[in-house]
Amino acid sequence: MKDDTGPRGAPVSPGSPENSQVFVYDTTLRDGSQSEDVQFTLEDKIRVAECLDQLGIDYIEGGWPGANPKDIEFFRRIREVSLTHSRISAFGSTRKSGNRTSEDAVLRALIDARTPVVTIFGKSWSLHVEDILGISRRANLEMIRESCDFLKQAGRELVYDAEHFFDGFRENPDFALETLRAAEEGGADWIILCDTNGGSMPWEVERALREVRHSIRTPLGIHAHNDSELAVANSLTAVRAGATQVHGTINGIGERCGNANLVSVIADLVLKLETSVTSARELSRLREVASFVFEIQNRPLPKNQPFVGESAFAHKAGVHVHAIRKNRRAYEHILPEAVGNTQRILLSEHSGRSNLAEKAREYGIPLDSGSPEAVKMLSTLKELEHEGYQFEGAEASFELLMRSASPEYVPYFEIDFFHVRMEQRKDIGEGLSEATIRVRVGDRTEHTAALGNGPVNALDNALRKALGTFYAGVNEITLLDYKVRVLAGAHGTASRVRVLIESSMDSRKWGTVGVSENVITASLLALKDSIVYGLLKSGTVPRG
Ligand SMILES: CC(=O)SCCNC(=O)CCNC(=O)[C@H](O)C(C)(C)COP(=O)(O)OP(=O)(O)OC[C@H]1O[C@@H](n2cnc3c(N)ncnc32)[C@H](O)[C@@H]1OP(=O)(O)O
Ligand SMILES: CC(=O)C(=O)O
Repeated sequence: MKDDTGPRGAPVSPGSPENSQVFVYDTTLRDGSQSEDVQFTLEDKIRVAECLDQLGIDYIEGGWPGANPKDIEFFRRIREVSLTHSRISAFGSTRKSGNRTSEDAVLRALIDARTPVVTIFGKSWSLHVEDILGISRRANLEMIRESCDFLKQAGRELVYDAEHFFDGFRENPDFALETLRAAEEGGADWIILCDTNGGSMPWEVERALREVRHSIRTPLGIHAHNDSELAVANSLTAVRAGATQVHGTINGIGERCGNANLVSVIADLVLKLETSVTSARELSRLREVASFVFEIQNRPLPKNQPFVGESAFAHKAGVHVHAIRKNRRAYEHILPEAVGNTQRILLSEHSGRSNLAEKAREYGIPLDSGSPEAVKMLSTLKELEHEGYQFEGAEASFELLMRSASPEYVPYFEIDFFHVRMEQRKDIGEGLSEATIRVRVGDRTEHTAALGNGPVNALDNALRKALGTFYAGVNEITLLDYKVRVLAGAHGTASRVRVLIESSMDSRKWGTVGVSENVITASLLALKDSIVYGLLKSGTVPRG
């Protein structure tokens, strides 16, 4: 961990006016961990810090030393990690009113954390000074000045977070500016204007930034919360108005509605504002970092997350797919690869021939989008979707449908018939199911039976047992997920259902679908496609 140089290895000269570099300050491990349902273990925190370092983040706020044992331990452990770029910051508040700085527990803990950077927050809004801290405005100014001075005397790079700056500035601009001056007099290297309650509008942020720049020489930054869904917009507005440090969290996690999403902020800074940001060199790692931070929280990355979500460059509408095949800029605001994402074409009732042609190309199936085969396949797709099929999450079933339309297609197997019997007895507790099935492979048949803990499990076992005689690879296919959805418009337990199955083999995953009024039949259709697709992708040749 470096402690005497700036983010690019040069002596620290944060945000000097001639320097158009914008410094990115990540608070995923501090403000991010104040998010409901987020809890990082110590190991998680270290791994996230390493990941942020590789992304080229300039500052990583690791936590509040003294708030809990984990954060104290984090600052000890992170000293043993050799980060290549990021500077670690310890976060806390100005001293308590009435305390001497040298005896204040919060300030002492910040020094003891032995980080190159320290960040403290102080009050800018008279409401907080009077109603929350219950002290005079003058006492608040002293707290800010003395706390900053104390930490600077200790040799730290000092970031001063002006908490609730925009609310304070709206209500009493003179006092809000006085608090910033106190931090400047105390020697803060950075003054960060915080939209703590997330209620500010971009035009308010712009006006405040411009006014602050008239009276404050210290480099400015922005720390925006997302309560009005404007945290990213407010951050970019602040940069355009002169802020040279931007705070945020990966995927926008944070207190209440979260913080500015750094994933979007970085992408916008680099790709839209053409700002110099160190992370620009690693931009194509954005999707990987976003996924990683959620993965360790056991949370899926939202599909529609801008830039990095799975749907960010997924095209469903026929008109869109038709256009992007000619020029992808028609419906893509950036190249998905720039942020580590990829273009996807979806299949649904909203598809046109262009979707099919693109999918056929992906599958390696010859199909001319103007051919009668394409028209017929499109109408089959729409009819099936109308019946309740949904191929978006079950593309393997659609690929098989397309393949089976070819006159050369040889089926792997057919199911002649099946029976399922279930027994549920009070005395044995768990129920037992038995399935029998006869499969046909070419001119040979195999008739087997198997048990299972439920009817679908028994059927799956019986099908694999029968097919095992012909295709050894069937047992390599694993079922990962099984979902049943009752389709709207039908009647109670007689409703039509859709079964979606997710399967895997080696590192490949695929989804298949079956629809029927009978949940067992729907399951068998999805199971059958799952196995056929697995055999196809493993290179197994059908025994015709
Ligand atoms: C805008 C933000 O996100 S700021 C960061 C907020 N993050 C957190 O609060 C997470 C970590 N916090 C904690 O673990 C605890 O709240 C601690 C350890 C910091 C403090 O715990 P406690 O001493 O039990 O106090 P408690 O949480 O009830 O109250 C907060 C205290 O901070 C004081 N305080 C709040 N802001 C400031 C400030 N800028 N400067 C000095 N003191 C402050 C309050 O006056 C109150 O102290 P008091 O009870 O002596 O009046
Ligand atoms: C400092 C901080 O987290 C805030 O004002 O939101």
